[in-house]
Amino acid sequence: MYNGKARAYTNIALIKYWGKKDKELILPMNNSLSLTLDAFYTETSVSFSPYHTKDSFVLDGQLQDEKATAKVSRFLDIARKKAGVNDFAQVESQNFVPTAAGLASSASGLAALAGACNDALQLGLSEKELSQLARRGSGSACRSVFGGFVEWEKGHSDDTSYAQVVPSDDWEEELAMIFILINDQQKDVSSRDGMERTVATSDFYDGWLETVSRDIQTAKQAIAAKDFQALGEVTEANGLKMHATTLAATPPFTYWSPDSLKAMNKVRQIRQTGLACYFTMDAGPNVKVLCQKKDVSAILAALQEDFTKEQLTCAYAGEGLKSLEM
Ligand SMILES: O=C(O)C[C@@](O)(CF)CCOP(=O)(O)OP(=O)(O)O
Repeated sequence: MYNGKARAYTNIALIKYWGKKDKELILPMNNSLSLTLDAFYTETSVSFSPYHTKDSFVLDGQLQDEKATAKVSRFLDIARKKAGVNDFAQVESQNFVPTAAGLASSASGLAALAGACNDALQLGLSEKELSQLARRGSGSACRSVFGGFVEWEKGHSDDTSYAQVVPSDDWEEELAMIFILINDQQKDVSSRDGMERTVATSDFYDGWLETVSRDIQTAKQAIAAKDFQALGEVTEANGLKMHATTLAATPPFTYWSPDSLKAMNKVRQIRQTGLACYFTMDAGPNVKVLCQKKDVSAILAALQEDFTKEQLTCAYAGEGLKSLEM
């Protein structure tokens, strides 16, 4: 038996990853840039043994089904190949998310699994190699290897596609992200399926690709200048452009629910009162509000005019992947 355990934090993209160039290697069509957060993380342990007769995956105490286990097994195969072993493994993941947030991101889970495999198999991977390995589990997971602001360089091959820290002079310590949980029963299209349909059919996809590289540069200039308004404006605009591509897909779809729109309008109203805050959304109805730590209590108070305390969770800048003792 040889095992490992690691913790990784979720990250929220300010400039979105939306579309794959290569599904097998998970190479993206464009660069993306995210902020790693402290409020949501996953701890994953992995135990390899010649006595295991198959891979198993327990998430939050629940043994997972064939489909979920197969996704983990495909990832374990990559790690086993790197280590030159054939043993099966038991994987246990625990998501630490404020129950209200209702967020369980694959990014933190797969990044933690990459770290746990690195330790269990004594692969001795560098951070860059860990990011490349995590990427094979889920694209956005490659960014959770690092804390703070992180850019995923799209590259053009397995070796050249990985994330790295964006120099920020620790400015992220002054920022915050408030999650507005939009309870919504509608079945989400997964990010993987959503981006696949969009790339294949959306009339707006070429427009997305034209603007996203410019948005990355704008975001990096804003971080270098610690210009919150510039970072907020490009974050909100980029998220809206990503979601616009889904409306022009065949068949069209959207992640927005009526309460998502209510939340977006509320953020605009709060901004008009002079409190700098900007929204962004991913593959679901929840709305994230990028703001500055100094304004969090005032913005929370304003949001509570329309949303309950239970729907609101505040997160701050988080750290990168950490190895843990079993
Ligand atoms: O996080 C972002 O940049 C933007 C999104 O969250 C917008 F929804 C996509 C994340 O996609 P992910 O779950 O990483 O897909 P995978 O590679 O198919 O596993």
